[in-house]
Amino acid sequence: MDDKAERNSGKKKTVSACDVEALKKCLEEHKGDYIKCQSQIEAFKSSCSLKKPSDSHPADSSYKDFIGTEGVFKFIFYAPEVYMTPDESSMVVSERQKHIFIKLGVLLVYKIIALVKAIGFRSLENLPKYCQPFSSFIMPASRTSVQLPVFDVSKSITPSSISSLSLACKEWGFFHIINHGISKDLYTKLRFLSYQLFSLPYELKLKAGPTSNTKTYTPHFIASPFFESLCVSGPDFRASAQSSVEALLNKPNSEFCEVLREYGGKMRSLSKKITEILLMCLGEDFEREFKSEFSKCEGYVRINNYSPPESRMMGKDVEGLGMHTDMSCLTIVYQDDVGGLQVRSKDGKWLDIDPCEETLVVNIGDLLHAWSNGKLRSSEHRVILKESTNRFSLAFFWCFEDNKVIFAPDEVVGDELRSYKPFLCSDYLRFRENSERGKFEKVGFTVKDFAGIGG
Ligand SMILES: O=C(O)CCC(=O)C(=O)O
Ligand SMILES: [Fe+2]
Repeated sequence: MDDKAERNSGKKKTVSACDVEALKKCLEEHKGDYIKCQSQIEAFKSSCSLKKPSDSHPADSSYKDFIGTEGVFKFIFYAPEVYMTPDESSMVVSERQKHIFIKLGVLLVYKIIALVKAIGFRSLENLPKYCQPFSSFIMPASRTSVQLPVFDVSKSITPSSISSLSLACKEWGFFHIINHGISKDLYTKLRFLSYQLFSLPYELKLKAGPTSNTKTYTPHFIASPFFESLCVSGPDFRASAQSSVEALLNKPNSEFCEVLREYGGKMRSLSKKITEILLMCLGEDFEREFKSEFSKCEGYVRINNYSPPESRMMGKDVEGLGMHTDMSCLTIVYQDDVGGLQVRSKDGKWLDIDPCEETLVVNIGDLLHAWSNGKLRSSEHRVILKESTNRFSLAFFWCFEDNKVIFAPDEVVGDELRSYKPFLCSDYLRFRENSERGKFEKVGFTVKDFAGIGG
């Protein structure tokens, strides 16, 4: 039975009511300072164990009932690349509930704005952008995988590999690469050293958090309750890793910095190579003609740690990172064997991108999508947590420089109509950071909303 049917039959099993109020109150009182709300965070985590409650939830429940059973909000704060959006299957609610829900959302946003004005937060970046019921993190399990082409980057490029890659980039915006030159050993080290940092107490991790000078650590509850990350930026990955480590540990950790230097460097070379191959997909000799447009690209690594709840509803998945598109030219993802990365097809279906040893996932981001006049697709994707096991991933974002004007060359546009107006890269990044998420829309703002021409 799907969510909607379950709801309408009144037999819908909902998540247990979480103790969000105490956490909310504490964060408000302490102006978003997580350190002072440690016990409330723990209480929230343990009460939101996603257990099956025994109560049913009638579709026409009153406002109060609605609050009682579903009134646990997930708070979405600003996060650099990630715009959380609800999965449609988890947003199946009655018209009445939708109405109440929208009202609640608007009310809460007003409350937050009033609160900001009253007590003056240090930075708007720490504020919830919108809220959704906690149940929107839970979704029916999906088990269909997508078959993506596997591209061997060590081999010379053949017309047939270019044509299968072109097809994949048009259809999915995703493909796999093998023989990329990054050893298993390097991933094992990176994982081990990263876990050492993620295992630090909260108050230490927040020394590199959103209100610190470093701002490289994204704590839980920003993108999702189950997600935290650490960013290391190029071109000097060693120096960037060092500043995070020093903020976190108050002492150097040369091994971590060295591993990040090596990984960042390898990802840069790989990104350059993949960019050339993608240019070849767009047209003959385009790699020679347009390579210079990408000469000032730079990248950053985001180390992602997902910690799902221990107990969960049978047959349900948990959203680790909501639907989004990447604000990069291209992204190279390493996901561990837990899996959970999913791509959304053109007709809106979620498909698993199965993990495969020694294989990396490459996806097209919004910047290259616009530069290619939409010929290379930037697809919506997300991460779902199917098991109660920690998931580790690394995403390397390869981006245009901030002051680059993104405008598809006429040769790339060809006979088609132009789909994007020219725009400054930094203006788009700012648009994504600042736009109040469209509360309950299904798809987050993307480059189409920002620079798209026509419908
Ligand atoms: O964790 C993953 O597998 C992918 C993460 C992702 O999509 C992102 O960081 O933009
Ligand atoms: Fe992504």
